[in-house]
Amino acid sequence: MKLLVTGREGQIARSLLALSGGPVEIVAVGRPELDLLDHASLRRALEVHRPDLVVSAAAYTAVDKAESERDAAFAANADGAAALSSAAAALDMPIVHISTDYVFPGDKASSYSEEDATGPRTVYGASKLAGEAGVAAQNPAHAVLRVAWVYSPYGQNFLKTMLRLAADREEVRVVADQVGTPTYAPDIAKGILAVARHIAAGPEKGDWRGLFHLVAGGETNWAEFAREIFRCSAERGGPSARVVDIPTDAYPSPAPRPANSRLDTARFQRTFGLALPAWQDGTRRCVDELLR
Ligand SMILES: NC(=O)C1=CN([C@@H]2O[C@H](COP(=O)(O)OP(=O)(O)OC[C@H]3O[C@@H](n4cnc5c(N)ncnc54)[C@H](O)[C@@H]3O)[C@@H](O)[C@H]2O)C=CC1
Repeated sequence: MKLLVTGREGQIARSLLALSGGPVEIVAVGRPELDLLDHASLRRALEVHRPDLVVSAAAYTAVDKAESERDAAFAANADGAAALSSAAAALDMPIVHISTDYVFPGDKASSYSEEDATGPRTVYGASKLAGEAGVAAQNPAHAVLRVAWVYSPYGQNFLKTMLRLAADREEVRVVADQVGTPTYAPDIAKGILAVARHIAAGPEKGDWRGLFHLVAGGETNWAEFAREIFRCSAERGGPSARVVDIPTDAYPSPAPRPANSRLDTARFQRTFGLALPAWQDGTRRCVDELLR
């Protein structure tokens, strides 16, 4: 089975590409071959590569910048995602689209389920929510996977930032009043493969379409995540720093962060028979990989 993933240099695309081999061939495509802003390029890329499944992971992901670049965020995350889904539908290809916890306001006391009302508080979140609707409207053969707090050995992310900061300072101040689940992109890639296998197995395996939450096991806050990163790093002789808890107010940003990003993954587990490992497990593997 052949998967085409968009956003070639992205954390999820690179993690998925690392799983290519055996019965699963994965191609990652990016700009300029596939540009979410150039709708003709989407259809062309799908025609050239002829995948069995399209994985829509490319996005405008600059959360703060999006507050002042509304049109650019919507052009990629809403119109681009919908156009990719439409191109896939025209060629009879199913699509797995990656979305985000930012579609929620973040004020719920417990984990968000797929049934919970959305209410994005940022332009990025609103653009991704519009993308979910566009993908669903254009292609009945779709699954939308909402992920959160993604990190990996690739690109920019919180874990890499912490290790970089600890290399030249003794103390880092980290927000401690936002809860969520750090999720290792290679584990998300395994989740995407579970969806792909389910689709390949045919309709008797059961319905796979619709909306799903996919994050690692457990929950924490950013400061505790930083402590775990430094614990793993110190054990391997890598950089570590003291973590000082700060409130969200002490670290203002153009786009407000959800206080609660916890996502309930029961539906994904039930449908695809896979629960991602605990967030601490992914943290250890990522630090191992980076310090190797
Ligand atoms: N990083 C995170 O913490 C979270 C990410 N997500 C979602 O997961 C998905 C993947 O995220 P990451 O891999 O972390 O993102 P990333 O920022 O590492 O990668 C995004 C990729 O999309 C590409 N891209 C941007 N504009 C494009 C365009 N017009 N045409 C084609 N490609 C374009 C970029 O070049 C980049 O390679 C995105 O849909 C994002 O919204 C959801 C929740 C949290």
